[in-house]
Amino acid sequence: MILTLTDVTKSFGALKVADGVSFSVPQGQALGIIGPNGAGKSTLFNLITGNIAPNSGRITFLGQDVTQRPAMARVRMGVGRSFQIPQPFEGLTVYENLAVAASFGQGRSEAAVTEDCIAILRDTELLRLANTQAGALSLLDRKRLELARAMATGPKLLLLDEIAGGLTEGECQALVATIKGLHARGMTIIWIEHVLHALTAVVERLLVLDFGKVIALGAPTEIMASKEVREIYLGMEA
Ligand SMILES: Nc1ncnc2c1ncn2[C@@H]1O[C@H](COP(=O)(O)OP(=O)(O)OP(=O)(O)O)[C@@H](O)[C@H]1O
Repeated sequence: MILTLTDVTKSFGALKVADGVSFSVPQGQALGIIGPNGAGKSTLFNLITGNIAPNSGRITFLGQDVTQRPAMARVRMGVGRSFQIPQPFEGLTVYENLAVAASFGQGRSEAAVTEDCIAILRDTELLRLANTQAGALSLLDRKRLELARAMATGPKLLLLDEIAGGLTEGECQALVATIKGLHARGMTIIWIEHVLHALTAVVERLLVLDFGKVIALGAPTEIMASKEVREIYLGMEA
C-alpha cells in the first residue's frame, strides 16, 4: 500500500469533518472521492498532505508513519497535489512555473530538472505552450498547468482536487485523456471530483464521503448502483 489512513479524525470546533476515516490505496491505483459539498473531501487531502494535523488516527505513506510530519517533508517524500483554483505565477511562462514547482521536489540537478520539466510538459500536452505566460492560458491549459505543477514536485502519489470543474464537455474529455495517460504510465492518483463521468472514466475505485465518514468504497459501477449513494447524490443535486 502506498497510503493508509487508519481511524483518522478531525474536528473544527464541534464540527467533525473526518470521522474515523480508514482506507488504503495500493501502488498504481486511481481512487476517486465523491460526496456532497462540505462532506470533508478537501479536508481529507489537507490531512494527507500535512497541511492540517488530525486529532487522532494514523497516516502512513510508503510504509512510514507520516502523521506528525510537516507538509514540506511529505512533498519531498512524494505527495503531490493540485488545487481546486489554479494559482500559477501569472507573469511567468509555463516552463518557469514548472521549474519553480520542481525546486520544491526532491533535490535534483538543474539538468535533471530541465529534463523532467520537458517530459512533464509533453505528458500534460503543454510543450507547445512552454514559453507562453501562464496568465494568457485558456482554462483547460490552466488546469493542465496545475496538473503539471503537481507532477513537477516528483510525486509518487498525485492528489487532484476538483480539476475538471468549469470545463466544457470537450475540454473535460481532453483533460481526462491527459490524466488517463499519467495513470497509464503508473501514477497512483486520488481524485476528488464532482464531474462524475470524468472521474469514472479514470478511477478503479470510488470512495464516498458524507459528514466526514466513509459511507461506501468499491468499484465505481457497484458504488453508483447503491441506493444510499444515489440518495446522497439526489440530495446534493436537489
Ligand atoms: N479551517 C477550517 N476551519 C473551520 N471549518 C473548516 C475549515 N476547513 C473546512 N472547514 C469546514 O469543514 C467542512 C468540510 O469542508 P471541506 O472543504 O473539507 O468539504 P468538501 O467536501 O471539500 O466540500 P466541497 O465539495 O464544497 O469542496 C465544511 O463545513 C467547512 O466549512
